[in-house]
Amino acid sequence: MHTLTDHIGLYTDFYELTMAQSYFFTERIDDVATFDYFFRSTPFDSGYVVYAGLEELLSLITKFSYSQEDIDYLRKQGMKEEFLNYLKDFRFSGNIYSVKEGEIVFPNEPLLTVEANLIEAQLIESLILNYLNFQSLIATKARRIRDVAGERSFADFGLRRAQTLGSIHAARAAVIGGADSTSNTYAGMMYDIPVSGTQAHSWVQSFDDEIEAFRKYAEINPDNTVLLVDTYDTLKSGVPNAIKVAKEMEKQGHRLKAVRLDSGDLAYLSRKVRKMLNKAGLDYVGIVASNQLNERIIKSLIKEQGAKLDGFGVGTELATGQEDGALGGVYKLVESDGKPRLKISENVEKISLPCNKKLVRYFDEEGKFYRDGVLLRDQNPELTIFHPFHYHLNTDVSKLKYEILTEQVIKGGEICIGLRTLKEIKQYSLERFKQLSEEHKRFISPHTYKVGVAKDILDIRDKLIAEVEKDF
Ligand SMILES: Nc1ncnc2c1ncn2[C@@H]1O[C@H](COP(=O)(O)OP(=O)(O)OP(=O)(O)O)[C@@H](O)[C@H]1O
Ligand SMILES: O=P(O)(O)OC[C@H]1O[C@H](OP(=O)(O)OP(=O)(O)O)[C@H](O)[C@@H]1O
Ligand SMILES: O=C(O)c1cccnc1
Repeated sequence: MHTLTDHIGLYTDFYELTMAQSYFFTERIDDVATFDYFFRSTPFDSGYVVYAGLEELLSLITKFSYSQEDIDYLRKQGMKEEFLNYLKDFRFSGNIYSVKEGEIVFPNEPLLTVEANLIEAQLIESLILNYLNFQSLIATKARRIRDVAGERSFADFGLRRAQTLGSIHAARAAVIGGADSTSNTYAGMMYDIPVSGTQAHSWVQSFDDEIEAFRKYAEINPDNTVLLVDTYDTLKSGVPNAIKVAKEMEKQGHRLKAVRLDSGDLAYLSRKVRKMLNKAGLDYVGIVASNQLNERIIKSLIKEQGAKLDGFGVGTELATGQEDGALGGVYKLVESDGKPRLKISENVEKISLPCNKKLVRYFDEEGKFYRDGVLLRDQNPELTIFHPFHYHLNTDVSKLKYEILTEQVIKGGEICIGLRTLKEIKQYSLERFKQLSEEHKRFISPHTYKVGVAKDILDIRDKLIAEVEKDF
């Protein structure tokens, strides 16, 4: 079977190739362009997004090339010989700047900027959007789940419901957002994620008696037994049988790890089950839940209904990013041929910010995120930032502590940062999340985090808009 990396140059929308060919024949190979990746609104009505997918993306960009087989295929699609010749030696040789993977980010921020010749910058567009949009979506979902799950265990169960191989990237992103483990063994090996698993109804059903199923499983997996107690009747059969087996395990010097609830009223059942386990002297046995869970249900279970749950397995809603399914991040040309460029839209909020820019974060006295500023690449961050459309709303941030969030990650086609382990990215993301004020984390109408823009950029934008309007 073909692997993606063997044909990574083809992992692009065909129009990128036809545009690249056209740039080639109009002799614009050396035109330098700058593109920004950003999104305009958050998924899930969230107050923030967890930026994910970057480090995998960078590795793929450095491998972006065309094999002979790829060239032959493109020839069959009608691409011209001289351009195919050019693609033979194609490598991305430009610069990329980005916010760190795991960062907490907001709408309309230039998160990743590509500086390269037009052909190179264009050919990697689809790959950038494909990696950053999906993983940021899932990492955000996971962070929302982790935020309400607190210290309880949280496992990704998404493999069976994900968009096929998307499950692998979903597992990675889920960890960045705070998941502890995945049921996806392949992703576990690929990314060094702890793998975890309980048992399915089929195991229990395959025995004549539920207790026999529990006993056998415990015998074979004495150090890692989680019994699924809802196959027949949770309170009358599943839990009493689990208690019997737990007692038998104690005699052998082992401990039942947990029971899993997968149907019914999870709050009611968990409280009942907790009492039954405790009464039997099994306070140490945990109760985990699954069944179409999401952050809102988990929040209600824990915070409103007093559910006695120690962990969650989340599949469908996590790996498919429900209710939203996609983060609508875009990749827009902001400068080319040394000139700032603009994408005009009927909807003023959709007019892009021109110029080669950077993202700066300002902090309040408690070290919490206060404002983000979009500045020119070389601009001094000690200034006043403005609302992108209502200039009377502005903030003097010149005296505040700040961090420049965008760093160079690829220089002349080579990765120029030390790539981190997934654990390190996860830890970084958690630390950053702690610096986000609570009002941005709530599920209902989260407070909008303010992102200001340097006046110089707005002036250039307004001048470009006036020039375009003059022509109509
Ligand atoms: N106490 C609760 N509060 C809020 N949501 C809950 C609670 N208990 C369970 N849920 C959620 O309600 C939904 C229950 O789905 P459903 O109606 O399919 O019931 P079920 O018990 O799973 O039935 P089935 O036996 O067909 O699986 C799931 O999404 C589950 O996570
Ligand atoms: O509900 P999700 O969040 O998508 O989590 C994954 C679901 O997959 C399993 O059910 P399934 O019925 O597929 O198999 P089972 O026989 O193991 O319960 C598991 O029991 C969860 O309910
Ligand atoms: O380990 C589990 O319990 C599990 C894994 C995947 C899907 N559902 C359940």
